[in-house]
Amino acid sequence: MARPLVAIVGRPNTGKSTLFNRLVGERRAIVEDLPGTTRDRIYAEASWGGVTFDVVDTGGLLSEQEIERASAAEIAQATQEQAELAIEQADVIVFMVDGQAGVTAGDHEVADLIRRAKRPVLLAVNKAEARNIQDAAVEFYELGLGDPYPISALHGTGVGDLLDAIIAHLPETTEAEREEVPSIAIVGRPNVGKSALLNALLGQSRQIVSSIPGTTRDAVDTEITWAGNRVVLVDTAGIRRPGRIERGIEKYSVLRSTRAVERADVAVLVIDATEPFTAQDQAIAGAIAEAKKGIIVAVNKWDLVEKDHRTMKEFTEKAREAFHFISYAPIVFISALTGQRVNQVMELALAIFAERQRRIPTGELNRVIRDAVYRHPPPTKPNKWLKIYYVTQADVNPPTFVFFVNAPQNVHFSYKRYLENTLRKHYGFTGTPIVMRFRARRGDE
Ligand SMILES: Nc1nc2c(ncn2[C@@H]2O[C@H](COP(=O)(O)OP(=O)(O)OP(=O)(O)O)[C@@H](O)[C@H]2O)c(=O)[nH]1
Ligand SMILES: Nc1nc2c(ncn2[C@@H]2O[C@H](COP(=O)(O)OP(=O)(O)OP(=O)(O)O)[C@@H](O)[C@H]2O)c(=O)[nH]1
Repeated sequence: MARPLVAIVGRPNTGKSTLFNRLVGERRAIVEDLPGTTRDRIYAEASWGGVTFDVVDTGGLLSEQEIERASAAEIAQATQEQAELAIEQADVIVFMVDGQAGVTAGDHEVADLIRRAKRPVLLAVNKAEARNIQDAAVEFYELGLGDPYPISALHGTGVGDLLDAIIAHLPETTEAEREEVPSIAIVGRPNVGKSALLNALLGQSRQIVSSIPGTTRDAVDTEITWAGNRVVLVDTAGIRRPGRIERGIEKYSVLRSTRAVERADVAVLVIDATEPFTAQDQAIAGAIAEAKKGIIVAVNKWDLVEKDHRTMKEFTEKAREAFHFISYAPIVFISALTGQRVNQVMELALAIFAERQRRIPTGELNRVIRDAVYRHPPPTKPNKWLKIYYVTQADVNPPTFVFFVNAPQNVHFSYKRYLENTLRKHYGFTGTPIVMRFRARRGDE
């Protein structure tokens, strides 16, 4: 079970590391040792009142020398980047401000960012060991983050109350766990065999657990148990309804697919083996890729195809060409009618879901990327040169990587593809797009 994650964010020098050390105490020993130590985020385990959680100190995106040289705007920028990373991952955010310094403009900006994240936020007003500062903590109400917690990370005052509040705000299920039940959408042009596939799947699943009313009026999802796994099939009502709208039916099916895909983790794109690939098939595939969802291409009605030993290979090549923009998608040849390889569709969907949940430890990730950069360095021309400082996996489902670089505009698409291929070579990520973001940060030279 994934432990809930608590992130400490705030401007440099507010005392984040001091609080972190106090929270994790002896456990500091298991801190993940990351390259470029001064600016890496540090994770460790903490517990209070029998509840265990992970803490991340997002501090130190800038080194001490960098802070000395940095302008207020640069510091604000770095602090916001930390906050964004924290928001993407954390279950509870501790926003730390300096009680002795009072409210700063930068505090307001970060507060705005955090408030929008709709996560529990605790406002810790640090360095409040003196009585007058505890009183002054009320001025921090203006940040709009609720009651301030005056603390002294250095002396421990108030930290118990803050911990009580952290525990009280930890969710029953963590961000990571909420994503655990895979949802799968079956999509495709009219008449390709979506209902037939759905029925084959429902027929083979051990038991139908429930029908879940969806978000749109006529969308109903069905939860089934498949080989011991809970799986949600998205918009089963939409598939079953014979959607005979003669005019504009193709367009309608793309629209319907798009809506289902948005609510799914993995989409099964059904195409008809007896017909040539159409622009419509490609449009739906494009929408799935655009939505950053996992995808399987299921070539249906395979029972109707006259075949010899070359047929599947030739068909695969043609499909690869037609769907070149989703080269990571597995292609499977099925017959919804006879049930041939229908199981495999489900196995693949679950495997792709698992790939989407994978987290690569930061240290390892940086070693892999550093090695790839060494073997095939990015351009060094003046005005075009690119330096990758470090990379972190900011999210799962879809796997999302943030690269901190000198100049994001200098990341050529071919170099981005090289980095993506490197990630896929090491980690697979079969069937799922990978999101890669490039952010600017100042280097150390
Ligand atoms: N008076 C007082 N000083 C504190 C307290 N907590 C931290 N400090 C001091 O504030 C300074 C900054 O503390 P850090 O914990 O390094 O701050 P930080 O937010 O992690 O800083 P970065 O790593 O640069 O982001 C240090 O000199 C601490 O000793 C406190 O409760 N009271
Ligand atoms: N031979 C064969 N026929 C199939 C197969 N799958 C579906 N069909 C037939 O193809 C036709 C269309 O199948 P449906 O399942 O209704 O297709 P759909 O994609 O749900 O169609 P819409 O509701 O129009 O979107 C039906 O006559 C099915 O019996 C298959 O694997 N083999």
